Amino acid sequence: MQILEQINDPADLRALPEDRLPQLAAELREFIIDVVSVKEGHLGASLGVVELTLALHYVFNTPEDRLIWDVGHQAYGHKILTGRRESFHTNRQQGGISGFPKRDESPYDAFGTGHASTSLSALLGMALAARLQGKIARKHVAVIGDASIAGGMAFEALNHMGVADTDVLVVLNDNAIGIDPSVGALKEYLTRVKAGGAAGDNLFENLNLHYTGPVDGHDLPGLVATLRKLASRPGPKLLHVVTTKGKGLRQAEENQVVYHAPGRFDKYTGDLIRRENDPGRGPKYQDVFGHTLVELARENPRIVGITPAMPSGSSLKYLMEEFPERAFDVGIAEQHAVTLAAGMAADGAVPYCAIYSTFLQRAYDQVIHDVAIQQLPVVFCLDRAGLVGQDGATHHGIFDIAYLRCIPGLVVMSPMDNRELRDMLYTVQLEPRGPVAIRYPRGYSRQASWKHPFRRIPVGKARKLQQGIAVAVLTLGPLGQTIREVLGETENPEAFGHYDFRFAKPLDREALREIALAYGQVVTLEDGCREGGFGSAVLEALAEMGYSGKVHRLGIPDAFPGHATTQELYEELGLDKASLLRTLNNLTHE
Ligand SMILES: Cc1ncc(C[n+]2csc(CCOP(=O)(O)OP(=O)(O)O)c2C)c(N)n1
Ligand SMILES: CC(=O)[C@@H](O)[C@H](O)COP(=O)(O)O
Ligand SMILES: [Mg+2]
Repeated sequence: MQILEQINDPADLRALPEDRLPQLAAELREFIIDVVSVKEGHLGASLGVVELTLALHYVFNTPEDRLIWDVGHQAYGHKILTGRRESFHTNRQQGGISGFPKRDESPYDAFGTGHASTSLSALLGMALAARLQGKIARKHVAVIGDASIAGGMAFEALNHMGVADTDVLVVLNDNAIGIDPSVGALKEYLTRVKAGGAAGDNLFENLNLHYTGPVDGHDLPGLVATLRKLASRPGPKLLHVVTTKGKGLRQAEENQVVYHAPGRFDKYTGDLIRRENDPGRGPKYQDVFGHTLVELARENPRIVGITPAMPSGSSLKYLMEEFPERAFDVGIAEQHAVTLAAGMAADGAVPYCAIYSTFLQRAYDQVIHDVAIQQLPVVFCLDRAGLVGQDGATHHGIFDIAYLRCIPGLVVMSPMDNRELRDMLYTVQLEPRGPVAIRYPRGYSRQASWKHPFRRIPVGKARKLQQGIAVAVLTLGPLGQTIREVLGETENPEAFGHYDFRFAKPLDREALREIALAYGQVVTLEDGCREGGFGSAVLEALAEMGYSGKVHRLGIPDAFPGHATTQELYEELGLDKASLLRTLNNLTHE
């Protein structure tokens, strides 16, 4: 690391003779591999843009010139070169630096990202703001991937950029893959451009952006020369750069889906380091969803599956393998995914639309306008609901209960365990009448044996798991399992009743009336935001019933949780086993 250890910010980089850059690229790549092999994180994307990252900071005067990384999972090299080399070993760890660009972490992180396709709008916004302030020398650059540029927002921004007369440079980093292989007509168009087959009729030129490319994104001298030329050219421009995701680590190049975020691996061989298999552990929730959907689809020909660019992450890939004509990867296009589902439901299909909770936020109007108002039977399968851990604030799926339960006619449910998830997936296709959302968490479920015969779950009905005399604990979702363990350890176990509510909407008012009569205190617990969530629904209903006991709402407080393991975050928020035990014991002392 002879050169890298001397680079404390991009000014040091810019002082280097250009012929030292290839050596620096090798060191940067090795450094990323060293740290990510142990600390985990997004590997492939950052390895692919090492040369591009160096060239951009070499040519542009960052941070005065603005540089935005779309999604931001590829920005590790950027972080290391912009003053965070020494702290990079804390990447994504509790109290450490974020895995994504963050404005309050560094002046070089011009815009916070995490969700895809936002960079071009932000870039144009900055360029327009600079023009209004007379800062005409400032340059504006965004790096966006081939999958992210297909997102609707990116197209909205390109549409504006082409007529906005600002000095913006869009660097299209084309590695032909997102997390899974890129899809769609745009991907096919870019493939033709790279093969030299679409030369005379360039899409971006037709949108008034000066187009350059395709250029080799690993050729440092070539990149520097091209960027220098473009830096002095006014107006909106697009540079089409071709890179290899995972560049420099054989396995990461050969198995790009797995090495997008591979977990721990051997830094010399690249081999994955598998965690010890916990014999008491069940499958991932996403796999319970994926395999159950295949079972249901075999019996019910109306079932179809939709994913916006996450076939592996959501495990919709199992349906794609068995019924390719009934499963659709639409790319990074959550809004389209939801309205596509609405269209299918309008004409007789039963679409299971698998979207991470955090990414459904982008399609909120589609959920209301296209699905709910028309009462179309779309099944929203909200994976990664609750805290997701090290991806942090941009990715926690903690708002869905609050933002969905206010929509008329939309059923919102959350299984306590993998068997309940299976039964919910089964129940919703029996008599599909309107929209439903089933939210379930990231990671592993607990029960190793989960493939029982399907059982119908009564819609809007809670389940009593334990009768008590003083405090009723009402849970929604998998934290119900934690509470079951905690209740067995309380000082006064017979004091507590436990109800797995299953539904945030419709709320089981009959059960609530019985609870109100039987208990002097009610505790609600959810892995979602406390303001407006399940606890708020219970509080509203109890208030309407004139309940005079105390209601304690436990959930994610009114702040964005950061990045750390999910367990560490639960501890920070008082939702881990020990904290919950303390909280419940204290209630019986009151
Ligand atoms: C709105 C949204 N949907 C989905 C994702 C999940 N996601 C993160 S990276 C990624 C693929 C990005 O591919 P690309 O833009 O080509 O960048 P690359 O990883 O190839 O560098 C996806 C789908 C996201 N971050 N945001
Ligand atoms: C950058 C991004 O948005 C994805 O790569 C995300 O980190 C995937 O999350 P999971 O690991 O939960 O699939
Ligand atoms: Mg890509």
